[in-house]
Amino acid sequence: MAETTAPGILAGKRGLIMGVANNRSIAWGIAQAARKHGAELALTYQGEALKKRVEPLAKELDAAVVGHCDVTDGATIDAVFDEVGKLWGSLDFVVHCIAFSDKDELTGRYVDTSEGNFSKSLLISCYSFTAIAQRAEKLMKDGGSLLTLTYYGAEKWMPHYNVMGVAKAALEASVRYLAADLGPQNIRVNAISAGPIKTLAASGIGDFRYILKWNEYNSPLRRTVTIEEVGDTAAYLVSDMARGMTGEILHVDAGYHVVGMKNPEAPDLSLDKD
Ligand SMILES: NC(=O)c1ccc[n+]([C@@H]2O[C@H](COP(=O)([O-])OP(=O)(O)OC[C@H]3O[C@@H](n4cnc5c(N)ncnc54)[C@H](O)[C@@H]3O)[C@@H](O)[C@H]2O)c1
Repeated sequence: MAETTAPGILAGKRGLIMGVANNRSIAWGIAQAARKHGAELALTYQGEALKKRVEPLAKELDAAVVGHCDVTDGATIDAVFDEVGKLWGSLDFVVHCIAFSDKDELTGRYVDTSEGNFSKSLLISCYSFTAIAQRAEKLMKDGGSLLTLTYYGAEKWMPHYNVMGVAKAALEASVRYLAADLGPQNIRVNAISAGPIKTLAASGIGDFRYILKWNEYNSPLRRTVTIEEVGDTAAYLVSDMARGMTGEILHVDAGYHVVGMKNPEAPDLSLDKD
């Protein structure tokens, strides 16, 4: 019988992962999985404080650190892509795990959103993916793959998600528009809609522990998901295994998005304040 060799599904691929803040970040779960499946990686960081966290993590994966990127400053996005160009000359995939909203507006009512925070949240959480696609396209001469992270709050009302729900809905629409624009160059554009996971960004959302418990009791798999699970799906989506997929929003949420009503067997939950 012929011996099977199993090179990783990302062997020979080079990818830029944006949005690692610490070892609980979804971007870190994706970086670990991409490396495990054979990719060569580069990471960015946002500001000096995160640089200190990202550098040792990058080392664990033999990944390059290609600099500071604050997506509100286009020059820093240019600098990062210049660095990637110098390092590799081309790029196979980019993973965008970046979102922000003022914590004070991730509680209470959406109707009270301020104009300033609306603009800032949409700029960082939605437009940045398009800004990154513009730069990535130039390095993806032989095609490539762009991936972003979204949440079910884009599709349905979720408590306290507020302006982030609106930003994620716009992000999901931009996945479709970018997929159509970049498809002819064989650049695929997809998103993962992840279930709730306790990360730095998530800790800014009001009553997050309640949301986690609710998902655990009511999702078909009766649990929440991990950054490793999101990571494995991301590795698949940016690999040639998913070469026929673009414009897709794939749910990695233990099935929660198919549920229409509380599981009758789930205990009643009371608000447990953080
Ligand atoms: N944690 C969840 O429950 C969950 C669920 C679904 C989707 N997501 C999405 O996953 C992505 C990653 O978030 P996470 O939960 O891993 O949290 P995280 O706090 O670990 O990551 C958020 C990242 O966004 C970066 N960021 C924020 N503003 C930025 C800016 N101006 N310029 C550059 N980078 C900036 C931060 O530096 C950080 O690395 C986000 O898009 C988030 O909305 C999270």
